[in-house]
Amino acid sequence: MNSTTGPGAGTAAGFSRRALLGGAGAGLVAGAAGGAVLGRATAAASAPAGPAGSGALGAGQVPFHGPRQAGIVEPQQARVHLAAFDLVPGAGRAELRTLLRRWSGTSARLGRGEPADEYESRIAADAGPCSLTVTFGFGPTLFDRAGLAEHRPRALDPLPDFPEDALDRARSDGDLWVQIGADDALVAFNALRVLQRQAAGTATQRWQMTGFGRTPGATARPVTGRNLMGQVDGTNNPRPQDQDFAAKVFCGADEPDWLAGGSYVVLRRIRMLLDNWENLSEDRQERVIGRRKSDGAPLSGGGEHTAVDLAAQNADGTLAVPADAHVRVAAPASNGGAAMLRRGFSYHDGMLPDGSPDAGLLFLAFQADPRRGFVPVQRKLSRGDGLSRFLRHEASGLYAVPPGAPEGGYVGQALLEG
Ligand SMILES: C=CC1=C(C)c2cc3[nH]c(cc4nc(cc5[nH]c(cc1n2)c(C)c5CCC(=O)O)C(CCC(=O)O)=C4C)c(C)c3C=C
Ligand SMILES: [Fe+2]
Repeated sequence: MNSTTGPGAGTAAGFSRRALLGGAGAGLVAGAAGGAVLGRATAAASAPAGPAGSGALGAGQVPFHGPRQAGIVEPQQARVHLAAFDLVPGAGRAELRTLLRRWSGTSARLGRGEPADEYESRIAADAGPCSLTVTFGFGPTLFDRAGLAEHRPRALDPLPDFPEDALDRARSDGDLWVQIGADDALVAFNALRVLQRQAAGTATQRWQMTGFGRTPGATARPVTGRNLMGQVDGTNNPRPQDQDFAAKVFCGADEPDWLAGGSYVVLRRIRMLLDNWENLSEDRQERVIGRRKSDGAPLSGGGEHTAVDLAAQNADGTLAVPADAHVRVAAPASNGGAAMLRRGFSYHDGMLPDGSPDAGLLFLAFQADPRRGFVPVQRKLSRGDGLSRFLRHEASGLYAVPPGAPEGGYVGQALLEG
């Protein structure tokens, strides 16, 4: 059980960042349930009471400063804004440094529930920080533009094209990536708005997307979130108590020094062809995924958290988890151990001209190296995943996510001042 709120999340996202940052390491986190409860309860208990009237949800506080950036291992919030910015012509390393210093300072303040130090317009007044997290990433194009070409990691080479991709380049890529999560829509928007205004003159917003997940407290007990296809989504994510959790999610010694302890994030905006999906019987939907819709249990038997048995057979000798079932094709066992921490959010942006909903998943996956994580898995999915008939990949991005900033420092400092 965990306090995950959004699709693609799962047990890992219910994990207390404080436990990780405190050097406890994965082994000291008692378990997914313990980590989850600790995650929010610790944050809420340690929070100074938010502004008068802010409730328990509002008081949730996630520290901005620390060895890891916030917004990777924390429970997913109810709201997310994703945005990418491009440096304006003439802006280089110095301007980037100034912007990241301002963005970091403001993110830390807003995360404590304080007003912004500039461009404060009271959008979030009366609310607490609502577990606000702001996460920054650097796209492949940033390095040439900022005169940092020799510091660009090899793992940040642009993603390959995959069959059936239908990517809109105007909503893909970008020099700088920002993820803003919060349990309140006004708090999330306020942070986005201040960051946008601070960027003026240095970087222009290239694209922006808004997503959502379950609001904490909406269910009687914490449960894994569901996506817009109605599936329990996030069950088989790497868990912090797994011995190799950090090795799967965070960069190792083979990366440039400025990225040590950081991560890579892959974004895919994946539209769901819901009209087609909803025409399938529940039984067929379950065989497309390989798990039961009611409770997320694998078709090979057991409950939600029972390991999937890919060899299990039905009485008639057919595979219990079909050959093209999503969980079979995506499983680490089918991909040489490739793994990633999925932390996606749903989106819905109205109707398309053909009358179908513009809705789906803002797929986000954090990983130590996309060449050993997302790329081989997506290659396999694009060839043999039964779910792909119901999906369109419409936008894409790959970003290096630097480590967190120490108190008084800013994200990216080791790159920009190294
Ligand atoms: C390239 C990586 C992946 C993409 C893209 C992707 C898209 C996608 N997935 C779902 C729904 C589910 N995915 C589930 C499991 C799962 N998915 C991936 C990878 C990608 N998914 C992995 C690695 C796994 C875990 C496989 C395993 O080890 O068992 C599940 C099952 C529940 C769970 O474990 O989370 C669902 C449901 C959608 C709807 C989607 C695109 C919109
Ligand atoms: Fe998946």
